[in-house]
Amino acid sequence: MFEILTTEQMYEADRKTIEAGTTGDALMENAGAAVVAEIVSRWTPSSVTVLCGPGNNGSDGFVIARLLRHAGWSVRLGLLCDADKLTGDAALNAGRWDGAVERLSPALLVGADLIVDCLFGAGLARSIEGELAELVCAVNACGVPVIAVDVPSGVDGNSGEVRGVSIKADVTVTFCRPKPGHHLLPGRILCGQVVVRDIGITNQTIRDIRPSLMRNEPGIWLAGIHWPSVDGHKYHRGHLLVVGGASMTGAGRLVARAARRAGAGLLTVVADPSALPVYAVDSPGIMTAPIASLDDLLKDCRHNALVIGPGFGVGDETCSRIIPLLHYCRCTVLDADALTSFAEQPSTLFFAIQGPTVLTPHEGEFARLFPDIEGDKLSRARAAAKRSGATVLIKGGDTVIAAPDGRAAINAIEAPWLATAGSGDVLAGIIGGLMAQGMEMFDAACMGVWLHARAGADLGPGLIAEDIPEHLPVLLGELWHALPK
Ligand SMILES: NC(=O)C1=CN([C@@H]2O[C@H](COP(=O)(O)OP(=O)(O)OC[C@H]3O[C@@H](n4cnc5c(N)ncnc54)[C@H](OP(=O)(O)O)[C@@H]3O)[C@@H](O)[C@H]2O)[C@@H](O)CC1
Ligand SMILES: Nc1ncnc2c1ncn2[C@@H]1O[C@H](COP(=O)(O)OP(=O)(O)O)[C@@H](O)[C@H]1O
Ligand SMILES: [K+]
Repeated sequence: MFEILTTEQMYEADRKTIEAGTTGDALMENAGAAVVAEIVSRWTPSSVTVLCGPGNNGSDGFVIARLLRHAGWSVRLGLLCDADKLTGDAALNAGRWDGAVERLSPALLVGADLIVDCLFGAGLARSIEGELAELVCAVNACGVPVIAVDVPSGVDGNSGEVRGVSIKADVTVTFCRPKPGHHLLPGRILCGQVVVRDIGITNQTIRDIRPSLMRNEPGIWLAGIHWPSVDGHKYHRGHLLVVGGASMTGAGRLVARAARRAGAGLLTVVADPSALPVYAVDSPGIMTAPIASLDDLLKDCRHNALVIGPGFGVGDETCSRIIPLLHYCRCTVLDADALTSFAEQPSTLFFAIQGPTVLTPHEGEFARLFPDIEGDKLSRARAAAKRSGATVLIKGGDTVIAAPDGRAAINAIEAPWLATAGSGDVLAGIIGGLMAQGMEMFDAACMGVWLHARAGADLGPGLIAEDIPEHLPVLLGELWHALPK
């Protein structure tokens, strides 16, 4: 159940389910009942205002109003259009509602203990404007708890972006599977707590739709982890080369520490000879080599993975270092300065990428490397992966990972403590360490993001980048012990 459905795929799931014999009316009744179950589990019967739009999201509202009234709630219902303009299931459910249908206005909010937002769901087609926008602002300002049905009205289910204005919900109940907008910012914040409820759509129906977007959870990459074997040795766990900076050595050291904690069998920091003592004293378990030997090192195929960028320095020299390295087609993570250096010639980089490569830009680095790619984070990551031939991971509170073959995942763990200097270097190291062990690039990027985010969430306030690698044994142990033995 890791799939995330686009709104179009959700319509398809509804359609396939209806074709298979369940009526649309039954699906809607299930949806309304699911919301009511969430309401009664959280709030005791009191006064509720249900705000209904002209489509099926509004139709859910009529079901919810009816069921809450039967459960003893005092219900007021406001409708955006005239009731006689409703069609299909919405008209059916409006006909079953025996209470008053009021005009939508802020007056409906007076005396309400709870507001149910059924204005727009998957069918939001344009910006919310005018009087309706004023109503949305009044809902947000009135201090009454809000439960949103499917998505908070105003949030685009596919992108998480706000169209005009949006309801800010405390709880959002969606159906069958989450949509991208529940995980992507700012939608994720506007949703409050997201609850996904079954409405009678089978898992097989979802499989038939073949969703390519997943919530980043262990289930999507667990089987791809290369655990050490009893008869293995360190070279079976890969030899990662970390190309360190000459003066900003902290970044390379964080990369190295994280990669070793992630399980890389051997690790050599390759840097300017003047900096090698700094790397060497940092940790007795690493090896060092002068940067002039990098080419020779890569000729030895046991050096199977490479991380370059953190602390390395921005400029043409970095570009000319990187391009020849890419010809060896090692598993490669390009981060930070390795990305920014190509701002003037991104196509040179994309042309050279042939082996398994992960690019880990934050939003600033992304804009430098892909200045013409616009839109929501998910679409941008996908377009960038397709163009570069690399797995592209756009960092932030809603990290998105996209592979060139169309697979994508969104991080769902909240860990704002990760916003601290050096934490991105650690992420690059973890991914490099996983790829060194043979993990496929998209899986390694997803697992790296998950380990990083879980470490951030577990460690919480006070976290510094150095703490993250030290927490990896706990998380890896959790994954290892959860495996069927
Ligand atoms: N069997 C099923 O299908 C199930 C469906 N389910 C539920 O249905 C929901 C999807 O329903 P939906 O497709 O009717 O879309 P919905 O979100 O109600 O909006 C469409 C209406 O809004 C209007 N409109 C749009 N934007 C506007 C704006 N900015 N300002 C003003 N008006 C605007 C638009 O107008 P138009 O563009 O046509 O002029 C149209 O009238 C889904 O989210 C879930 O809750 C569940 O019950 C499970 C089973
Ligand atoms: N609000 C946030 N919530 C969760 N993670 C965040 C947030 N802001 C930043 N991060 C994470 O922190 C890391 C910062 O990386 P980066 O910007 O490269 O910093 P640095 O270069 O200092 O290491 C990324 O993994 C990013 O996803
Ligand atoms: K809604």
